[in-house]
Order: sequence, then structure tokens, then C-alpha cells
Amino acid sequence: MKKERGLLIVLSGPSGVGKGTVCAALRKQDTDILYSVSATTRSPREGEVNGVNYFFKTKEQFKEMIEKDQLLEWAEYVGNFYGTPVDYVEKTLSEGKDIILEIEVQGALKVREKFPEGLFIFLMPPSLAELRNRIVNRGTETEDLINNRMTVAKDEIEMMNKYDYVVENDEVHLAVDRIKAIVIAEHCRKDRLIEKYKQLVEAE
Ligand SMILES: Nc1nc2c(ncn2[C@@H]2O[C@H](COP(=O)(O)OP(=O)(O)O)[C@@H](O)[C@H]2O)c(=O)[nH]1
Ligand SMILES: Nc1ncnc2c1ncn2[C@@H]1O[C@H](COP(=O)(O)OP(=O)(O)O)[C@@H](O)[C@H]1O
Repeated sequence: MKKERGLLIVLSGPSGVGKGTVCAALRKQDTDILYSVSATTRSPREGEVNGVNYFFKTKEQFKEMIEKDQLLEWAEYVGNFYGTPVDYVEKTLSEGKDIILEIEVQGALKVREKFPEGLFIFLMPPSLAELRNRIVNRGTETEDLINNRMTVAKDEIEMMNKYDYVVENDEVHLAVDRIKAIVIAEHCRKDRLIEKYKQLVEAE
């Protein structure tokens, strides 16, 4: 029987909403969802590990990846470049495994063009004041960068209607449970299963 392709899941949301935290919590659980590690020209934050959080690249190396068609999508975000290495995504999906991409809105829309069947989830903060608190408390950004990210955040939130689902990240464990529930439901959608069961009946 033809192997079912994995599900491509995109998680976006404004800076500081908790995408990294929620993804890390999801990764810790035994969910069978693999994680796409992006390439970026941003400098590593304290504690970030090359190849785990990001593949940290120079601008020249990043440009070379674009020229060699090694990125599924890429975008410039608050002065740095970010992109999704295409090979790992393709390999994972063709092995029938699910993969999650934690990427910003412009990139997500490009992925949508290539993978209309993907599952697009937007993570929302409980309020904009709470969003700012989270960025401030994380302590990784200067005042200027916090303001830039808040401006971008408002534009990003307006793009929410391009997504299939909106998940509030009030508490990490609740957001994780919601995402897991959405993924399970997506696997049960009839348009994903019709082919599989048709073959099953025909094989009888
Ligand atoms: N388009 C695109 N965006 C990415 C990629 N990797 C990360 N991002 C997004 O880039 C933005 C900035 O990421 P980062 O500097 O790590 O900060 P933070 O996620 O806001 O804490 C976030 O919205 C990420 O989701 C990628 O491969 N492609
Ligand atoms: N549900 C939550 N409640 C309170 N704080 C949170 C929650 N989710 C994430 N945070 C905190 O908010 C900050 C930003 O989270 P992070 O995962 O880095 O966001 P993003 O990847 O979306 O930029 C971190 O300090 C993180 O610990």
C-alpha cells in the first residue's frame, strides 16, 4: 500500500508569544512530531546551540543556500535572514513522519503556496501587554528591538485569518494540548484517509 505522507505543520505567531517554549514542550513529549531546524544570520542567544536551535550562518553562507535552492522558504525579519532547509522537510514527509516548522508569517505564506495541504496554526498571546511582558522578561532584546518586534507583531496578528487554527498561549501546557488535539484531528480528516481506505477495500 502506498505510504501516507507526513503532515507539514506550521506554527507562527508574534515574537515573544512563546513559539519556542511551546515547541520545546512539544518536543519533550513523545508526539512523533519532528522539528525543522532553520538557518539564520542572527547571532546565537545565550544557551542556543548550533544545529539544535538554529544553523547559524553568515550572510554569505545564507545567500549561497538561497542560490543553491536549499531553502523551502526564507524571509527577512527585523534585520536578519531566516530560512527552512528543504531537504530535511522533504525527507521527513516522504518517510510518513510529521514535521513542525516554527516560522514567521511571510515564510508561512510561502510554504502555504507549496504545501496547501499543510496545517497552519497561529499562536496568540492573551493580550498585547502580556506579549510585551514576555519579550521584556526574556531579556534577550534591547528596548529598540522590543519596539520593532511589537510593531511587527501587530501586522502579524492581522494575518491570523490566513491560518487554519488559532491557539492561545495562556499556559504552555494548555497550548501544547490544543496543538496535539488539532494534529490528531487533522490526521482523521477524510480527505487524508479516503485514498488509503479505498486501496484497502480494493486489495480485498
Ligand atoms: N520565514 C522563516 N521564519 C523563521 C524561520 N526560523 C525562525 N523564524 C521566525 O523568525 C522570527 C524571529 O526568530 P528569533 O530571532 O529566533 O526570535 P523569536 O522566535 O521571536 O524569539 C520568529 O517569528 C521565528 O518563528 C525560518 O526558517 N523561516
Ligand atoms: N504561556 C506562557 N506564559 C508565560 N510566559 C510564557 C509562556 N510561554 C512562553 N513564555 C515566556 O515568554 C518568553 C518568550 O517565549 P519564546 O518561546 O522565546 O517566544 P517566541 O519563540 O515566540 O519568540 C519566554 O521568556 C518564555 O519563557
